[in-house]
Amino acid sequence: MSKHSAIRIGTRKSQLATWQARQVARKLREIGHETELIFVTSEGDIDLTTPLTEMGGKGVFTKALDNAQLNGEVDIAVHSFKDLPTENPLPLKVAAVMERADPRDSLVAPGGPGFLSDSDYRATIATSSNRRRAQWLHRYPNHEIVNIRGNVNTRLEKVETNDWDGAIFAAAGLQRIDLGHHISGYLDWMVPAAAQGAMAVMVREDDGEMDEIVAQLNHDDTALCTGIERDFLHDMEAGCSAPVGAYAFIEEENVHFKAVALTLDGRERYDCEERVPVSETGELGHAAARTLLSKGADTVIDEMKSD
Ligand SMILES: NCc1[nH]cc(CCC(=O)O)c1CC(=O)O
Repeated sequence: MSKHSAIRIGTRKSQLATWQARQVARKLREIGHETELIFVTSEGDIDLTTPLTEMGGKGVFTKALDNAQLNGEVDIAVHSFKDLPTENPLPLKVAAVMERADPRDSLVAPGGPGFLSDSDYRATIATSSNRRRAQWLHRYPNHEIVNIRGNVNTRLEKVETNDWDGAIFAAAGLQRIDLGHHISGYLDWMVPAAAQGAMAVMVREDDGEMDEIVAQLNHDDTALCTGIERDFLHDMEAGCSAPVGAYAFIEEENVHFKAVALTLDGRERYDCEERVPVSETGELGHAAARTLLSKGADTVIDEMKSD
């Protein structure tokens, strides 16, 4: 590619995806590169009714972008890192992980979150994430979970027009597109999805020039922490729809790591918490998966596989 042609950035069309792609464009411009956004429609964006768990799972949101990249229609692609499968057979690689925003889950409750303090109230909460469902039911066993599909904007519309008590969103997704004021509370007790709040920029494996450019955007601490989370998720052999959470952060040269696996009904729960010096974290995610599986979390995974 000549120095003077713009870097073509592939993105999905949703407001959040577009914001994320523009953020990468801004960062590339700061280091002297012109960019152009190319919009690509994914299967997961077109079919808004089938629950994600029934849509052939892995990669419903990423396949179209992957193809655009393999065909050479775009040079790089921006993804929510948590949407990327942990196994990638394609000649594409993550060249940069951008600095993580708020990793937390949040509750949007149009009537306010007051119902949470009434332990007899049988609330209805919307989420299509098994991880959120299981952790919510573990904490609020008499609540009901209903499925909700769509991008952040359409889900927000749905929670405002249905008579559900609330819905769960990634805080970063709402904040990035200036909808953070809809958040009724942050779910600090819920373990986020591996890599939640982080973006990944992908390049073709054979495109060394693009790799070198994009690698300059990498945020080392975020890459380290999300790498540990994804090692854990990978070894749980559970895929992105599993009721599994993982979160790592760095404080005073130590990585703090927290992971959880639950049955879908939230009744059985397996937890793991570690603090390890940054220099000794090479095996942390893998070791945590082994620990949880040997504690009994393997039954959770078997439940998912037999579904
Ligand atoms: N599952 C879809 C998805 N993928 C990334 C985000 C938000 C941004 C992020 O978590 O990085 C969302 C929306 C949500 O979970 O509410």
